[in-house]
Formats: sequence, structure tokens, C-alpha cells
Amino acid sequence: CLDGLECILDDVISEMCPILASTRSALKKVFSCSSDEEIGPFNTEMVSECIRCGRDIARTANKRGNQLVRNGVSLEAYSPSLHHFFTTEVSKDTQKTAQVSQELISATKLIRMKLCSSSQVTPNTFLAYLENNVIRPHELYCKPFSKKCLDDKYRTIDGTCNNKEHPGWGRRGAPFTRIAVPRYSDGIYGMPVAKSGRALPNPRLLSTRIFADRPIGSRVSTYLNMQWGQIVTHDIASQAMEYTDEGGIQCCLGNGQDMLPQDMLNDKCIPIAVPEGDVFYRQFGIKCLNFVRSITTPKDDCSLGYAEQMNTVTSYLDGSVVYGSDAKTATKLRTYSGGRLKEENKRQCKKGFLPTVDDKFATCDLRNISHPCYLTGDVRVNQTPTLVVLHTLLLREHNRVADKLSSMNPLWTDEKIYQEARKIVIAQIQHITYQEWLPLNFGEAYLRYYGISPRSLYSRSYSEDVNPGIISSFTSGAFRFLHTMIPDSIMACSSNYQAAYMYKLSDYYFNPNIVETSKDSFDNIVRGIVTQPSSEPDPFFSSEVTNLMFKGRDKWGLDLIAMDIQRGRDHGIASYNDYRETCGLRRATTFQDLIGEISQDRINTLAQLYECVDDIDLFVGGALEKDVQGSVLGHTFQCIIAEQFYRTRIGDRYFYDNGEMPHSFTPEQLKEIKKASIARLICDNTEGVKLIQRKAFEVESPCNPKLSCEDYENIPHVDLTAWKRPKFELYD
Ligand code: HEM
Ligand SMILES: [Ca+2]
Repeated sequence: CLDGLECILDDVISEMCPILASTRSALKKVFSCSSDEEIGPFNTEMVSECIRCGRDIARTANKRGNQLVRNGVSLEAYSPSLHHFFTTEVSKDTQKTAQVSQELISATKLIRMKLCSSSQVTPNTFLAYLENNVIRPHELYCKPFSKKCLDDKYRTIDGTCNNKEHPGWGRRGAPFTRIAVPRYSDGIYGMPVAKSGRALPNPRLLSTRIFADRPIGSRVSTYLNMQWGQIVTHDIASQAMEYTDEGGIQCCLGNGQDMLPQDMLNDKCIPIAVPEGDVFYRQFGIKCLNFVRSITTPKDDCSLGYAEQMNTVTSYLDGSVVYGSDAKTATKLRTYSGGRLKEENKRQCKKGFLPTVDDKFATCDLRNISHPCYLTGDVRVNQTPTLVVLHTLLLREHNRVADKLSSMNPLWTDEKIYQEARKIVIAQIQHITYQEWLPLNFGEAYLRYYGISPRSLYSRSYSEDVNPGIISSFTSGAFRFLHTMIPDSIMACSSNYQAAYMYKLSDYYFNPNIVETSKDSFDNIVRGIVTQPSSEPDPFFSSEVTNLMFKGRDKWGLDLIAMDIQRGRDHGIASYNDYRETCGLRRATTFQDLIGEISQDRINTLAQLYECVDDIDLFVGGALEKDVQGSVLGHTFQCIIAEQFYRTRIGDRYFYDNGEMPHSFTPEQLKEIKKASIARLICDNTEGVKLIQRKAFEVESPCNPKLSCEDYENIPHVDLTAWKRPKFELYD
């Protein structure tokens, strides 16, 4: 803490709003209001004044951001950084909420500074005080979340009211949750720094020095296994980047030729500098990679405190990738006839494709207006053609189920069929994830340990006390490690699985046209993803994502791994060492203490790059740990991911096998749902895929041979006659 008003003002201004000279006078008022004695720990007048001033600062910053874009500091067409913004869709209401949270963050910083400058309160005491003593602004300014819930038989679209005691838990727009105290440099929102106060190692340097490319295919898992992981991710988590009214935010000069000078920099910018000796980027003269902070959201009770980032989709594994996380999207996707979702027919294919998005060029990198660009429940759908394939399979499954239900129950309304089909598709997604996907990747033992292994029939483990919200270190740390499973290319196979064609991933980001170039394209890609191995889950990542991600017409793209590290810092994720403790390992005091979990050569590399063992980023330390037996992960990531999938299941009142609830499936129905598999989903929703291995997340082998889709003994189907009701039975 500093003495003297001018000194304090300089400190505040440089930390919070480096270029907002206009806020100086507003700040002056806050900092000169009263004498030390009068202030007391939390004088309400002072708090209101700080909230007012925080609001002014955040609003001025926002206006300035818009102005910068209008003045031409904007993203270039077809650039990787513009494509990155294709994955962010911020609705007006989201933007408003995010803005209020920025105002509260500014207010929190002001109060902390004011107390620090005038009393013995240290930043830590202040934060501890805030944890225990809720301070919040007037309800007219930020209204705590509340909702009256009906006793609903079906899930809401936005996730509210799943938990009746806490109707906001798991909803679209909820804050990510935390299992360790954040490491913001100022305790509130500042980008983390090393223990010494110096900068943490450059994320691009860490990416190239530790995670360089070594393309090895997995001997166990297929491309489909990786692709399902991404679908699961997109169902439960989506952070969005800060946005201006005028579009995305540019943080680099030109297309990355240099860092932007301070006076042209949006305060949400945290660009990644490309180090001098970078062999890849420097050949193209690229010195700066665009990177923008995630939007934040007020806590459910609107209280002041450190920044929390917003999850813009429902945290439940509830098919939001198919149906949307908000009413407007959900409505747009429905036909309102026969319970069906919209689909389009293409090239004499009997099965439908996803509908076309309203503004193709704002969402896809198309070379040609006739190329497809799709609309579904999640904005990231067009990121890769294989992601489109999975979305399409799920859309087709919904309509297949809806058609069957409606032909068996001709009196059912559109709404009834839609909701029942939705419930069945969600149940299948949950079953495939918990029965097939999690055990393959993380081992049966952990599912047993956490009490979330499949039950013979019903489970009764729902707990109202478990918050199903997505844990920040899960989504901005641990789960991103599975980026290691992304292969270089996408394989397409002909009908006899013989001839194959490889497409480079980087040629098809946001350009999914290869799924419908010919009548057979879709099925060819499906055969490819069940045949092609995923990349080996090791600490090496494909240069298709570390150098070329979202490459448009340039020769270079972004670095996903540098972004994973930077995003972890943006969200204030606690350090690797903190998570060792959270997860029951001994805290390391020297680099050498890591020897139980990390090999000696990797410890040496870490020691060269980081100043202190406490500085290691969660993503980096976790990625280097030796695998736990039966899992693709080390101890720390396993612990975080296990905790998340426990919460996602136990905290979901509508989880598909929950028994004794008004909305529970009948025993006959549940038995059928439990026959679902990813192999059957593919067989039922493609035209020309006639053969598939029973365990389609695993590569073909003598123990897992390709079988006929008509082999109902080994690849059973979900018999929907369990949903046939007596002809004149009435329904709500
Ligand atoms: C070709 C495949 C994939 C691509 C191109 C891709 C790309 C991306 C990108 C661009 C982001 C946002 C980066 C940021 O701004 O911070 C991201 C986030 C993420 N990815 Fe991937 N990813 C892929 C596959 C996967 C897979 C297989 C998994 C896990 C099984 C995964 C897990 C995640 C998670 C957890 C996040 C954070 C989600 C959020 O909170 O918004 N991704 N990925
Ligand atoms: Ca969801």
C-alpha cells in the first residue's frame, strides 16, 4: 500500500485502467472522501461510492473498446483470430451480465485499494473478509439469481430448476465453480505472476519446449473416442471471450506482426508474445498471437469478490449440443411438427443433415457460398468436419426416435414427442459417456471408487447438495489435456473399408464441406473415424493444433496449447502445486520433490523454464505426470476429472438411471436405454455403414472385430416399443 493520494491514484490507474485518464477525477473522489478514522472496515457509503466508481471505470473501458474497433483496431477477415471468435456467441443478455460483473470486479478492487491505503488491512485479509461477509450492491443494480420452479417432468432447456433447492445450479450462464483458491496476482482479477513477482514463462515457449509434436497413433482408441470427448466437453462447458458491440477484439498489430501499443490495446487483451527464436512463427514474421480474456459473471448472490468466469451452456450432460442451452435457440431448431428437429436433405441422401445457419460467412470460413455451414445447439459445431458428423448423428437419432414414438402413439402432441425423444437421446448420451467412454479413458477402478460405475438398473445416488457446475480447473486445465488425442488428419474410407483418403485437419477448420461433397462422403468419414486411431494420449501435441489451429488462408494458425496455458492463467487457475495438495499429493518444496509423479528429464525441463516449483501451471504439471494405472491421465488430472464427472452425475436430478422420481424411466424403458452404444448409434443413423466394431471407441482387433450392423445380438438396439402406450391413455 502506498502513501499519498496521487500515488494511490497512479497505482489504481495503472493496475485497472492504464489508459483511462478520464477516470482519474472519479477515482479522486473515492480516495479523498473521508479521513482514516471515519472509514472503518466497511462503511456502506464508501462501498456505494466504490461501486459507483467501479461502474464508471468498467463502462468507460467498454466504450473505449467499441471505439477502438470503430477506429480500425479490428480482426482481419479470414484470420485465425477471427476464426477463434466464431466459437464465441455472446447474446445481448449475456453481454449485459458480463458487463455488470466487470463493474463489480472494479468495485472490489477499489475497495481493497482504499482499505489498504488507509488501514492495516492486507489484500489477503480483505479477501478472507469478503468470503465470510457478503457485501453486495442494491438489487436494482445486480439481482441475485432466483426462480420459482414448477414440478416439471422434463428438464428445462437452460438447466434451471434441475436442483429445486438451488434452481440456478448448472444453468446456462452460471459461474464456473472452484475447488482451489484462484491465483490472480491481485487476488481479484489480475493475470497471475511468478512467486517472485516477475512474469510467468511465456505460454508459447512452454508449448514449443515441452509439448512439441511427435505424431504417434494410439494402439487403443479411435478418432471417434477423441471426437466424443469434444462433444461431451461442448455439452457441459463453454467459456466465451469478451466481445465489443462492434465485434471481436484485436490484440495484435496487423495480423500478428507485432504487439499493439498500450494506447491501442483493449483492457481485455492478453496477447501471447511469440519468442525471438520461434522456428515456426518467425518465418512468417509473426510476433503476436491474439488472445482475449473470457467473460465473467456475477456470483449467484451478486456479492463482491474475485472474478468468476461464465459457463455459457448448461453444465448438465443434457444434450444441449443438440437442443441448445437457451429457449431462443431451442425454438429455432424445432419444426413444431411430429416432435422433430429441423434437418435438410442433400444429394439424394435419405438421412437428413443439420440445417443451415443464418449467416454462413459470420460462422464459417467458406471458399464458396454453396459450401455448407451448419446450425445446431452449440455454436462451435463447424469447428471441424468430424464434430459436424457427431452432431448430425445425434440430430438423426432424435428424428428417428421421434418418428417411431409418433407412429406408435398417434395421439401424442408435437411437444410430447419432442420431450420424450429428447429424454431418450439425452439418456443415450449419458449412458454412452458413463458406460463406454469414461471407463475406456480413465479406468473402471476410478468409476468404482467414486461410486459412479454403471448400476444393474436404477441408481438412487442423486444428491441435492452436489453442485453440478463445471469446475474451472476441469475445463480450463485438466480436461484440455485430451487435446493430445487430436490427430493430424481426418480419414475417409470407402464402403469396404479398403481405400482411404486423408484430409489435413488444418485445411478444414470452419469449413466442413467434406461431409457432403458426394452421396457417400458422410458415411466415408464415419468409417474413417471408427478406423483411424486417435493420437496417443501423451505430452505431445500435433502441429495441426500447435501451429496451424484455425488457419484460414494464411500459412499459419494459432497455438491451442499456448492458449490452454494462457486460458488457465486468465481464469486464475491455482498452480499445479496447489492442486497436488487439493488432490492429496504432498506439496513440492523443490522441483526434485516431483520425482514420484514426473520423470527426471521432465523435471529438469520444468526447472529450466520456471523460477520456482510453486509457479508451475496446472496444465503443464498435470500433463507431465505419469499415468495412473488404467487411465490416460496422471494423478492430479484424474482427481479433477473424476470429481467433475461425479458432480455431473450425482448432481443431476434428471440423470437417466435415477429411480423413484416422477420423471424416472419405467424399468422396461431403462433396460432398453442401457442397450445403447456408440456403435448402434452409428449403425442406425448412417446409410452405408454396414460394419462396425462393437466397441467403436476402441480400434479394431481380434477381440474387437468389425461386426455387421444387423448383428443385434452383439450390437443390440434400443427397442422403443417400451414407449408404446395404450391407445387412449391421456397424457399431461
Ligand atoms: C479437433 C479437435 C479440437 C479442437 C480443434 C479444439 C479446440 C479448442 C479451442 C479453440 C478451445 C478454446 C480455446 C480457448 O480460447 O481457450 C478449446 C477448449 C476446450 N477444449 Fe478443445 N478442441 C478439440 C478437441 C477437444 C477434445 C477431444 C477435448 C476433450 C476431450 C477438448 C476439451 C476442451 C475443453 C475442456 C475446453 C474448454 C471448454 C470451455 O470451457 O469453453 N477439446 N478447444
Ligand atoms: Ca449441457
